[in-house]
Amino acid sequence: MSLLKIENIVKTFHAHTPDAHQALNHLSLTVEAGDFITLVGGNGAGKSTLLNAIAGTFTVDEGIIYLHNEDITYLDETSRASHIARVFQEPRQGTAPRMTVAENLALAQHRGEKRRFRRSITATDRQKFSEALETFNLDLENRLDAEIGLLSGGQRQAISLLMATLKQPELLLLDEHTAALDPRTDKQILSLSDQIIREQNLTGIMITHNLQDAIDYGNRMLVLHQGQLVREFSGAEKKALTPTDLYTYLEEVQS
Ligand SMILES: Nc1ncnc2c1ncn2[C@@H]1O[C@H](COP(=O)(O)OP(=O)(O)OP(=O)(O)O)[C@@H](O)[C@H]1O
Repeated sequence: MSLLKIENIVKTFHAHTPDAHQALNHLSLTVEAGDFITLVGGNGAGKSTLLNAIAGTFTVDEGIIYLHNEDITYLDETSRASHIARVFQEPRQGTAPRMTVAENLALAQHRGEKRRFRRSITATDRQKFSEALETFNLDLENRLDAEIGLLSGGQRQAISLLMATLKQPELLLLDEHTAALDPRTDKQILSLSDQIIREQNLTGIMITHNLQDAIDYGNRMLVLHQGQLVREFSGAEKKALTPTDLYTYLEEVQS
């Protein structure tokens, strides 16, 4: 049984207006548990729209989305959040900047639950958060009481990653999550993501414009163009590619 099955989904923005744009065009995809997929394609190809469709940011116009054989097509984003976690490009997205690291992590710990009141953070919670942060080697374990907004972009992205994976999501969506970071921090957060995915045996889909990263990470690579998946590279096929090969291929697709 596959973890995620997408059948023939369509999403048109501004439908029935002169600005109508079909961002997803009868797209189908099957994701097996344990897959780590890199997703590439030119600007506007529909990559973020695909992740939005999976996360439930909107309902697709046509098609069906199954998670573990359960039809989730009409399930809202909050209900999907206990299964599907996401890290965005912008470190501020997905965290509450005026709240502390510990408060943000406590919220993440209850992701997908209908919250009626604020739960207090216990000593056990703090211990758990600080142990998890210690493994990051980013000096974050002693910053539990710092406001997230005061941390560096890299530190915030590390927290976002921990928030997304604290409850072991079934599916982790990474939407160019290192693109706004400096090259050193980019590498650090990327290898941390890879490590978490492996250690927790998660299933992941990562959008990236860095062709070397698309080749280096994951066991499958998908190419999206004009809302359709136009090519899949298996792990072995992608390892045989150079970034120049991939660049040339993407140029051909877009021409
Ligand atoms: N909320 C929206 N409203 C209107 N149009 C949208 C919306 N979201 C995406 N689009 C359009 O859908 C198309 C696909 O956008 P999407 O962001 O999915 O592309 P992408 O492949 O992620 O691009 P990039 O690499 O530039 O981030 C684009 O033409 C975009 O303008």
